[in-house]
Amino acid sequence: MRQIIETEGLTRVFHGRRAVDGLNLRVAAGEIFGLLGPNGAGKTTTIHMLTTLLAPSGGRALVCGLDVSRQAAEVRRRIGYVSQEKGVRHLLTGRESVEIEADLNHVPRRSRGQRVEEVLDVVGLLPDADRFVADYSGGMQKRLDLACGLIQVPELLILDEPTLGLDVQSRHRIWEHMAGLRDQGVTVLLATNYLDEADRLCDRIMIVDVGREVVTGSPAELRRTVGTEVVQISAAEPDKVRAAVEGAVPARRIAVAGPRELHVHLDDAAAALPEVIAATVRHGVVLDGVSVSRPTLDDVFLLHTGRGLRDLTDAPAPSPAPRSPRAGTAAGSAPPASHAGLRLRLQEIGALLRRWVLQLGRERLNLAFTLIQPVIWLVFLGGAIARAVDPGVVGTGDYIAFMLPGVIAFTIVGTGISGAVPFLWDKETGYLNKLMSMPIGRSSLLVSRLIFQMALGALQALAILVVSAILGVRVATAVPGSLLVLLVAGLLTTALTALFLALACRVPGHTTFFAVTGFVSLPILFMSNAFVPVPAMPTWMGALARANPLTYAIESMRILVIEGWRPGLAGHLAALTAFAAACLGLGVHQFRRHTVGGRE
Ligand SMILES: Nc1ncnc2c1ncn2[C@@H]1O[C@H](COP(=O)(O)OP(=O)(O)OP(=O)(O)O)[C@@H](O)[C@H]1O
Repeated sequence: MRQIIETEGLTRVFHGRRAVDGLNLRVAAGEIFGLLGPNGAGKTTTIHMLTTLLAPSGGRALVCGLDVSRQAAEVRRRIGYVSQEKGVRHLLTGRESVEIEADLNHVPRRSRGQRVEEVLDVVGLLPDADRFVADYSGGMQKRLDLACGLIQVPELLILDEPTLGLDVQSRHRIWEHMAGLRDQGVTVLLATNYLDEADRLCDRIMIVDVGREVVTGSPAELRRTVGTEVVQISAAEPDKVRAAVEGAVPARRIAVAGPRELHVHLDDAAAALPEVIAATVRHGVVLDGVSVSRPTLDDVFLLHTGRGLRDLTDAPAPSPAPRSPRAGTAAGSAPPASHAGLRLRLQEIGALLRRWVLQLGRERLNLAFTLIQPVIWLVFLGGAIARAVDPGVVGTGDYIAFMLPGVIAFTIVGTGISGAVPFLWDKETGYLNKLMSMPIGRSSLLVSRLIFQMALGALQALAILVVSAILGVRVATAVPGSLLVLLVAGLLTTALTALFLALACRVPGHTTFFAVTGFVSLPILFMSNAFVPVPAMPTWMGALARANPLTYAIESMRILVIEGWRPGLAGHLAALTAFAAACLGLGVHQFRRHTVGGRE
């Protein structure tokens, strides 16, 4: 039998503590294999290693015959993964979410619509497909995550507690679907702490505890390790029942358990039940009642660990240790060199851009304030300060024209900061992990975000140029110069987004991110020539402004707006380009480190 998962001594250590400790897992093609264990047993950590999200600290793992450490990108192409975490899709509809997921999984465009309908139907969300995810209940969001995970039919489907928090009806529907997948030849690895789920669905189960294997086998085999099953018979004359049953069934033991109760111990009570009843009928015994009791998986866990699985699982979960949001293997996903590879990368970038654009379109208030704020600066502050400003100092009688590049820069610093925020949310909610387990290029994640931000920055600059034109500002370099202003704005946005993304990779959470950005954003602006020209500043401030890359972006826009084409422009543009290249380098480095480099 071909093995789809094979691990040898698989181990993961977190801060000196073994979360997974020498696991030897064998999952054969076409089986539903359950990983059953209490909270903190190491199920998710095992899954993270198998899905290439986490580098093993020891041992090795083969998935579909591929080494998870050395062939991570290829492994990701062969598996489907439904994680425990919910994706952040509040501003999308259910259907849009699944469509985007389909594109990220390279589902061909021609079959996408049908596939999306199918998976929404499986999880029972078809009637709600066009509602916003924000309006879904917790269980519906969970089902949506499941639909996203089922979008492609992979060789191996890995599900981490897929029915957690779902109602009975939804759970049964999902179990049926999983059984159907097995019939199609899909291998399923299912982590669960629901005993009934493991019992009903899995061909084989490994019970794990504190990172180690407790016991492995089919549910029936595991129950047999506990002992026999029991047919409990209630009748007025138990001795007569005993005489009837003796010899009729292969009982291991028959015991009178009370004045009206007889226990028949068998290996397979359900199979023997008809014969037990037939034998009593033949002997003319009247039965009050018959029931079968089987050892549960909880009994199995109890036998092997001395503790009840149910007690541990039902107890409130210990507060989870802060997880390293992402720790990958050394093998990244090098973009395929072929033409087909490029097409896939473009499909991914298109899907991610669609996500950003849909979300922005629905955050209208945010969009409106982003555009209103610079107008306030231009109209009120520009208009008021203009009267108090010496035209000899600012080099023009039109202070609004002078302020225009500063207002663009001001807006873009905010855009650069907010550009890193979706990455932070994805990181904190675990959706980044989900993205990382898909066969998408790491570069697509970064490139799509930077393209989106560049376009957003240029659009904001365009809006500011339009408002200033209404206020009477005439750009000295006319349309070509205005286009160059938009390009400078786009480049600056990309640079700042990359810089703040690098910061987002480094900080432990959004609180630190906002504390740092709140601290640096205003000094960056005021230590530049945004509102006062460098020659008019005190010497120390002028030195700081000259070291501030924002100054070069503002100066190049100011030359284009006020002075016209002049040779100094090239130097400022070169300085801005060098700054952008450095920020991109830093952003790519930190992003790769965060998403590719293994860490504890
Ligand atoms: N990134 C991390 N950093 C530190 N400790 C971690 C990290 N990830 C997991 N752990 C620890 O490893 C142990 C196993 O956790 P894991 O999430 O694998 O358990 P689990 O069996 O999936 O639990 P649950 O059923 O609650 O999901 C726990 O003690 C957990 O606190």
